[in-house]
This record gives sequence, C-alpha cells and structure tokens, in this order.
Amino acid sequence: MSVTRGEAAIASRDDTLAHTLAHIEQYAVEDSTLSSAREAGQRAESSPISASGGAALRFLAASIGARAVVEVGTGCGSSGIWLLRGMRGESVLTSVDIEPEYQELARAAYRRAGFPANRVRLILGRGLHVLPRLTDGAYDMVFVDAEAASYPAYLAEALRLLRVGGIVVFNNALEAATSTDGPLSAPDAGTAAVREVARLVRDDDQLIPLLLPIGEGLLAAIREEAPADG
Ligand SMILES: C[S@@+](CC[C@H](N)C(=O)[O-])C[C@H]1O[C@@H](n2cnc3c(N)ncnc32)[C@H](O)[C@@H]1O
Repeated sequence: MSVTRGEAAIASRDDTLAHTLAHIEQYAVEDSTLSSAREAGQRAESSPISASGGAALRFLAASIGARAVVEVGTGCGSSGIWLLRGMRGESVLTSVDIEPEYQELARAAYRRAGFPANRVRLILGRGLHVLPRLTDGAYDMVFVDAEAASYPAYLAEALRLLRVGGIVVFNNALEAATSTDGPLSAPDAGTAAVREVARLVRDDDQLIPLLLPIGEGLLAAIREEAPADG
C-alpha cells in the first residue's frame, strides 16, 4: 500500500518527536538511589515518575526555594526524592497516599537518599480527605500524581494551600490532552478530568499556566496575587 505525502510527513514528525522526547528522558540522569526507588516502584506497580518529570519537579522546587511542599501520590518515593533534592535544607515534604505498603517503601527510599525522618511527613489517607485539614496559604508547591478523576477538586484545594508565588503541578497531563475520542465513545472520567483541569488552569486570571511535554506531561501553574477590587 502506498503512503501519501501527508502520512509520510506525519510519520517523520512522529519519529522526530519520539527521538526528541527520548533525548530529554536520557538527559535527566538518575543516580543509584533514584534508580533503586524507581525499580522498587515498578516492582510494586506504583508507576513512579519518569526521570525527566522528576528533574522538572526538582527544578521547579529549587526555583522558588520551596520549604513546604504537599504531594498527593507518594508511591514508593521517586517523586518525593526529586522534590526533596530541589527543596531547601530544613524544609518538609508532606506526602499523602492510600497505600501503606507504598509509603513504607517510600520511607526506606528517603532514608537511603539521606533525608532524615523529620524532612518528610507521610500521611495515610485519601488526598481529598487529607488536604482540607492542611493550613491555608502555608505551602510553596503542591504536586498531584494520584487519581486523575479528582484533578479539578485537587486544583481547588491547591489554590487554598498555596502562598502567592507558589506552584501547583499535575502529572499525567499529556495523554489526555493529545488523545482523540472515538466517534461513539465519550472520554473516560480520568481523561475528561485532566482536560477540565487544564482548561480551569488556563482560564484562571490568578494563575500563570504552563503545559510541559516532559515525561508523562506536567501541567504547572504559578499562583498570583488576586486582583484588587475595583
Ligand atoms: C502514579 S502513582 C504515584 C507515583 C509517585 N508520585 C512516584 O513518583 O513514585 C499514584 C499514587 O496515587 C495513590 N493514590 C490513588 N488514589 C489516591 C487518593 N485518592 N489519595 C491519595 N493517593 C492516592 C496510589 O496509591 C499511588 O501510589
């Protein structure tokens, strides 16, 4: 079967894109601590963050001198190690997950990475039950890497928790943004929610949005000061 010029152009673009993304992934180097955390996560099927996604988290945390970060979706600790490596000394990562076994593996991974126990507050529970108990405006960064269907609700919580200048980041933002729906099927709840949160972030005057094609796709936004009335 012959290939049209349009199909050839798309194939070559897809090829170039795949090479570019592979290059970005390889550029982010994991040391042995991060490799073993990721391997433990893969064995436990907790879907650890990609190296490039983790490097972006570290960069973002360092760029704002983060001292207090909330994570939803501890997994086996990969993203937490990247975050802690970007955060200031003496700072605290609060990380929430529903799986006690994952959090035990994460605790061991943080220890192996050299972070004392008082740098991490692990909370067992559902993100949407735990976040409302945390203090308003007390956090520099909120990272969400848990059930996609709740992303819009996590955005509302993050906006309450973040200080002005703080950053919210959602993982897995790419697939939903780029997938096409079948003619007869509506997107599943997770895909619809990721699209919805991307729209909410872009349309909010108090947020500076950024969609990054890194790793699983990161949707990030900086919280700005609310505009003065009048
Ligand atoms: C993609 S994994 C997180 C991977 C982790 N960030 C890492 O890099 O290793 C998603 C995690 O979200 C957790 N999770 C699922 N639903 C949750 C909920 N409602 N509240 C908190 N955590 C949840 C799962 O147990 C799982 O560990």
